Amino acid sequence: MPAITTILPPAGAVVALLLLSAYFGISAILSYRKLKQFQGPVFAGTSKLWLFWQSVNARVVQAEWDALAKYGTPARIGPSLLITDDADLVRHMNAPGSKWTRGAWYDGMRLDPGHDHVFSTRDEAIHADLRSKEIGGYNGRDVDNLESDLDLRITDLLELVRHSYKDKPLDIAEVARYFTLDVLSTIAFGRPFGFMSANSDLWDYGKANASFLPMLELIINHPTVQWLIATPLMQKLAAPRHTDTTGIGAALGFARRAVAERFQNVKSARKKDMLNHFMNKGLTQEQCENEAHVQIIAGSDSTTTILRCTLFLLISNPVAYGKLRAEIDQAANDGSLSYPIANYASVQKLPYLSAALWEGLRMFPPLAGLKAKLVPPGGDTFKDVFYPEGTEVGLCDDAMCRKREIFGDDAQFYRPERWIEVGQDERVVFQRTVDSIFGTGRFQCLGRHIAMMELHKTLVELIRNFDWSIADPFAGVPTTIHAVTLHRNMNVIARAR
Ligand code: HEM
Repeated sequence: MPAITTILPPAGAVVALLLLSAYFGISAILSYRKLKQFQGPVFAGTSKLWLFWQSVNARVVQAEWDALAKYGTPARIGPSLLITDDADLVRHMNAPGSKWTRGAWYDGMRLDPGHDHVFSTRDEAIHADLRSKEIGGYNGRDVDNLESDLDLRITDLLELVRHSYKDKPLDIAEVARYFTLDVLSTIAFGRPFGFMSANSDLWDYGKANASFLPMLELIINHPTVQWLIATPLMQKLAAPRHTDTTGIGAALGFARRAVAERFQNVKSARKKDMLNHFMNKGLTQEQCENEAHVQIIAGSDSTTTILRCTLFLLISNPVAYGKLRAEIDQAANDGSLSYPIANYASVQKLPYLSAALWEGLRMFPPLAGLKAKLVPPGGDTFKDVFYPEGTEVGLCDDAMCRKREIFGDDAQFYRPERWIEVGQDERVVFQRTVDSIFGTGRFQCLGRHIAMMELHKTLVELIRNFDWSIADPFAGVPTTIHAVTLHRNMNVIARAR
């Protein structure tokens, strides 16, 4: 039999273990005490491992939602992290002049650890400067061809559906992504990636994106993971690089080359477009590249999700679909929709279309990350709640958009009529709430105008040109959310009208 001293670890190791346990125990207690006035899952208050665990299980949004339902708003989901579903608080935090700033979440939005862009910088002055330079490009004020470029890509989409999917199912989750990526590349740097003409997932972009998002979620929510990923070794092993021949890196490389060509060839630049606008405003080549990358990352999955979900929800609801189809046909017959692609001014006047889209935005807010903001020095009080300095507050868009007290007992269902039945005041509250999924105030999505134009016009043309049905209604749609909502196998059939 071995002597007891040979099986026991050496005394030094025991002491180290005890000290380590004491350290973690005391840190957990101190962490918990920091915000003990806020309720939330017990382990969430003691360590960020709770949030990490939810990410690993792809249930961050559901866990936030459960916490809000159980503990009320705001709920505590980290040692110094709260979650809210209150659109008024979001407006308060983001308002011009508010002292709240971006939290550590935004550091994780840097694609390249050394380089910030408009969506990642936490420096208020740099952010305001970039926004003021870019806004005229995004809202179309200072570019000639935003809508006409979009029309080219809508035409490609209609052709693709008409010719490549005649009488056979198409996965609208996939095809909608081809479309939005080609739209973004056209408006961002003047030429489409070519997803629709190839009718394939170029560079395995979709596959790579789906595997990258779980990592992205860990990076944005955990500064330790951010630090690890920023190390040269991890950058070499895991980060997308513009020299890659597959995945997101390949798309970024495409953008980089397009920007470089424009800088080398300033004189031959075509009409006043977005890149041209950024260059005129003095953005450097590197800044233009970074901003092009943001457009691809921020603008593709977001718009794709709303487009495919709204169409799918409509197809699944024959009453709503019939009303929208009738509205579009009526406008086409009375000459108020231009042909072959309806202009934005005319489609904005269609009331049922507007209701159908706002309801789609409400059902599937696509960018489900925390977008956490930091409480200013000295703390802040809002609606009688005191938020201590240094606390971060994130937003759960899904809980906000399905609040029964705002949208009614049937808030979990897709019902565009709710937007038409309500009085003007209530509709304003509906819209203000759902619009918060674009961010608000000084952090509002720069691409909101482009996304809304793209969604309105594309939905009209898809319904004006085709009749849609679900290919296999029993199959279901696998959905995962890692800061961004992804769907697979949304198989539908389009029949030309
Ligand atoms: C339905 C579609 C979209 C949704 C729901 C959406 C949502 C958002 C959200 C939530 C933010 C962050 C707000 C915050 O920090 O509090 C954001 C920022 C941003 N989005 Fe979008 N977005 C959409 C489409 C687009 C498109 C199409 C583009 C590009 C053409 C785009 C470009 C940007 C940019 C550049 C920012 C950073 C703005 C800033 O930091 O000041 N987005 N978006």
